[in-house]
Amino acid sequence: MSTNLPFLKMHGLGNDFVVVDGRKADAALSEAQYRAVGDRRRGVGYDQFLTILPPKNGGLAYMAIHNPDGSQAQACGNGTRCVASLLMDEAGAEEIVLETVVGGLVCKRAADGRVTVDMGKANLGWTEIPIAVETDTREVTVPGAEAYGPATMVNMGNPHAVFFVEDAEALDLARIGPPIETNPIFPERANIEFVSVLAPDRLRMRVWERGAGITQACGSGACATVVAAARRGMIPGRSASVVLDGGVLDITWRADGHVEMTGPVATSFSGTLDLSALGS
Ligand SMILES: N[C@H](CCC[C@H](N)C(=O)O)C(=O)O
Repeated sequence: MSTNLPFLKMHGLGNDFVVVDGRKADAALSEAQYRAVGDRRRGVGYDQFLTILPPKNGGLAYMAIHNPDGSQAQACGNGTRCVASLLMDEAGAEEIVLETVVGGLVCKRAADGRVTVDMGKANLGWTEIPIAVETDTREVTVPGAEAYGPATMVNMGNPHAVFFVEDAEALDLARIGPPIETNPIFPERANIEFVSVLAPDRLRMRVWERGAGITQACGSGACATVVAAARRGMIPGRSASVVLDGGVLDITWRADGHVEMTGPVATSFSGTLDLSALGS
């Protein structure tokens, strides 16, 4: 493997990504190397590490997603929008299909420069989340987290548990997030969202991401939040703006079950990873 790997630092609402192009060079890192790059003091730091790979099934490219703890994720909404923006610029296209482990995601440039992604269907069955107990995922009491009320579970490719609380701002996420993420009710762990209703079409969300911790925004989490809010009757319709720490995403749960998300993307800087300095 080449030891020098060029990267771009991108973000969507401050949800930040190291993006590498593995279409020409070998860009496979070991779990320890993903962790080393993800260290914000010793490495570059990122919420997700995104690797662009050749397409497997007719799309323009395939995207692999890793968390800073080295684990793989099946979905990353903001990362999908960032990489799609890059690939649309490269191809001179306004619409592309970017493949992930869960399938091809249609991404489009909106008139105002923001990027929309169709994240695919929200999956709601208990085996699809997945959770360990057979139950209606609309309202699930999570052992140890009873204080936050029942959670609504949504799989957006990756598992989410959404808690509706009076004031999401007031919670100490760093303390309450980790034990819920790793609760045995989630065999694959879960991303944890705390949400307050600001208006019938506006929700405030804070997130504790699986494998990453507190982030400024989580696209798949914002999608899960709107689906959960509609299921619980917290909003009258199926569209809402979700206010994250880093900005606002516009989400629609379409009648066909797909969830669309629109928001900004940005590139911060480029650099080179010296993999030989990161251990093996
Ligand atoms: N930031 C991402 C989600 C990463 C999900 C990851 N933490 C996991 O499922 O393990 C997003 O915009 O959707």
